[in-house]
Amino acid sequence: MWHRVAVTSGNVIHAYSSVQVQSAVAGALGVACSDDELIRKAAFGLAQACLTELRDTFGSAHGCTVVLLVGTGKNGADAMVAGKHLRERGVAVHAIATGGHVDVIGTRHLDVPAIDATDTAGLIQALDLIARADMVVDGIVGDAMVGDLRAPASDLVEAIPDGAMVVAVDVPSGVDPDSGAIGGIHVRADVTVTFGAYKRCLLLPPAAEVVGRLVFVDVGITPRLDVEGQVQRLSSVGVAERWPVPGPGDHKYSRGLLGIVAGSERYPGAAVLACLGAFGTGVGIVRYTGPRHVGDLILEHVPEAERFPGKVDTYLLGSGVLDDPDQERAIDEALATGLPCVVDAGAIETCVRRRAAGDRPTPGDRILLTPHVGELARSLAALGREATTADILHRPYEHALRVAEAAEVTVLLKGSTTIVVGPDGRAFSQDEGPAWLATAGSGDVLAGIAGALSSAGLSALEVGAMAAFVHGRAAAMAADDGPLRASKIAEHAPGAVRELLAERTALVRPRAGRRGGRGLARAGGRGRGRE
Ligand SMILES: NC(=O)C1=CN([C@@H]2O[C@H](COP(=O)(O)OP(=O)(O)OC[C@H]3O[C@@H](n4cnc5c(N)ncnc54)[C@H](O)[C@@H]3O)[C@@H](O)[C@H]2O)[C@@H](O)CC1
Ligand SMILES: [K+]
Repeated sequence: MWHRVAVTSGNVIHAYSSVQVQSAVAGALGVACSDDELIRKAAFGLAQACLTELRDTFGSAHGCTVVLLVGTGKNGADAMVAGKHLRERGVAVHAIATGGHVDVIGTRHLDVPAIDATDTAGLIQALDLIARADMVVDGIVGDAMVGDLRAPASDLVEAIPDGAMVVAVDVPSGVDPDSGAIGGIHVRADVTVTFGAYKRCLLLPPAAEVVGRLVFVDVGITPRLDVEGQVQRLSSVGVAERWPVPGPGDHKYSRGLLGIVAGSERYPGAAVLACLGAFGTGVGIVRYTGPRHVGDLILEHVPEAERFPGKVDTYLLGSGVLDDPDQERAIDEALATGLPCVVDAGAIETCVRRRAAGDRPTPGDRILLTPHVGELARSLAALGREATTADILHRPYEHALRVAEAAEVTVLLKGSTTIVVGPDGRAFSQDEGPAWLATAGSGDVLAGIAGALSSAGLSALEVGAMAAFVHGRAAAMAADDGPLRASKIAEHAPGAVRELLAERTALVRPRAGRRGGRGLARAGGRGRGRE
């Protein structure tokens, strides 16, 4: 079931297109408030976030030097007004006008003359200031960004030294606010302070990987966004709320029966890892189909598994499968049952071809494909829509959506930010996994986790988001800031689930001071999001 939730509540973040945000702002401006008021609220939150960063890094903000990169629009005005608050706290503030002039609301609040970077002398002075700044605030352009970043803004961004502290205003300049695509030159932020609503690029890769820590500032427009964001992110609370937990009347058959067709001569371990992932996250029964010696290996490592086909609730198909006619037949038969399926690796292309040809016994919200970028490229080729891996990495959401629409499936595209895209374009983006997660067999464990969740009756979109979350959390626990091997992810999966369920208990009996999702914070907000 799809849950309606608050825009900025602790359980789900909703992200909106720039048109949706702009119309919410326009609506608010018409009746509830003025431009000046919105900018003042946004700027106050921005300044608080900057001061926190400066204090955390330098012990005190007093005496630090902050350079504001100020575009011609409201994004620049936010930076200028924040500059006024910073000055009041003893920060040395320099403003650089990247487009020759600055929005009048900005100049009204900050009485520091902005250096004009469109003239040569100004540009030289600006580059020198940037090289020496303790913090650079990127107020060049926000949700009105179009095309590649233009000069001289692009020159200024290129001059930001590696290691300089960068705070982006609303969105990092140089990223496309809706698609999350990144132009050649873009800001890489340590913190992005966003106003009123999350923009899609803050959750969608590749932009999501340059936003740093996200800080949300409530400026009062959320009641005007009375729809769900098409792109969402589950926090730990959101995953905990949805996690299937057995009741006293449950038994192994009611807990979920997962049929697994996986493993091969070359990749026998894939089947073992998938089984471990499924048992590690609470499946009731696993029934395995595949080569005899792979079955032997499974029983050696996972004696809980059964080695005969039988009644199942859900299938996990394809992890480590390679050129085995018996398994191909088993995959075909499974796809024809109309049952929910998690479709991985060696079964993805078959599934895409069959469904694109109209053979779709399972509804698109119950069938989850789990490709990596190369497998998505092959799926697109099978649909006659060639795309290189570079094309996909540039606009992963759009390419995943192409497959989701054409084959009427839900696509989980693996990456350092994992996206799960349904055939109607709704998507989740999860980024819990550490970089160490990119290791052999990690995807097999993910498929097993997804299989377990799918057998508990959840929708493919939720299965994908929750599996990505727990996989990432388990990997972070296993890696402990160092290398990890995939079997360790499965080993830590029960601990990751236990941690989540403890949060769920805390939801029922709230404790003081409990915080929302990792990596997210609120600043300067008054009041709450829509409940
Ligand atoms: N969402 C909200 O609730 C609020 C939004 N506000 C701010 O308002 C911003 C939007 O303001 P505006 O509509 O004035 O627009 P922006 O400030 O985002 O940008 C407008 C300027 O950027 C320039 N620009 C566009 N593409 C460029 C490129 N590729 N290279 C260089 N320059 C480029 C344009 O020429 C234009 O002058 C938001 O991003 C946010 O910072 C806040 O002030 C108040 C509340
Ligand atoms: K910006």
